[in-house]
Amino acid sequence: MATAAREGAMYLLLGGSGAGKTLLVKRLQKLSSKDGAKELGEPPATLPTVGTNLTDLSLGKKITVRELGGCMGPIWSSYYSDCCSVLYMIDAARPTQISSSCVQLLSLLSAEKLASVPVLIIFNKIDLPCYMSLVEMKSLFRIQDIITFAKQPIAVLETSARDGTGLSNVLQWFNSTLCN
Ligand SMILES: Nc1nc2c(ncn2[C@@H]2O[C@H](COP(=O)(O)OP(=O)(O)OP(=O)(O)O)[C@@H](O)[C@H]2O)c(=O)[nH]1
Ligand SMILES: [Mg+2]
Repeated sequence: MATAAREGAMYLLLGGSGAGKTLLVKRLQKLSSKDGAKELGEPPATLPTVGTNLTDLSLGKKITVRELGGCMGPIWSSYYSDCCSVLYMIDAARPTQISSSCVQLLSLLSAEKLASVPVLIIFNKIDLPCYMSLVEMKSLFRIQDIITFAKQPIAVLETSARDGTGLSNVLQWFNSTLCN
């Protein structure tokens, strides 16, 4: 799908509905803002993203994060040619979504257009109690096999976009993968 030319590298942010993508970009925008907000404060309200949501971040150089709403899953691939890196978000508090998230992730990893882009897998909502541990979730996901057999360089992080845990690691990942 054609997109208007923008300054800065384009990062795609994907993941199932309600995984926390919109809250993540709002938090990252606040953390990387000029006044360098140290206190995140209460999480701002979010609405389900219908379509796409573009957010610019200044991390040394300007980058743009394009969130595609979970409900856009069937047409995510229309945006693959336009990005230099992918973030894939998983709701770590909803084990019932493991199989659908895994299928979606494998599908994007096997896409020709994404064959050489760095991928960051984020397990979000680690602040919430869950009947399954993250270790069990990752094992069910077969995350180690996915990393071993994928063509792309893959990093995995755990976050809470709600309380801010792990967000500095996400910013570090952006800095380490700054595309031209
Ligand atoms: N407890 C908790 N809630 C979170 C976290 N991240 C997001 N949420 C909440 O989860 C709900 C959905 O968050 P969104 O950011 O809108 O989810 P999304 O992935 O953008 O969803 P779509 O746009 O529909 O694909 C909101 O109520 C958020 O406040 C988190 O880390 N912990
Ligand atoms: Mg959203």
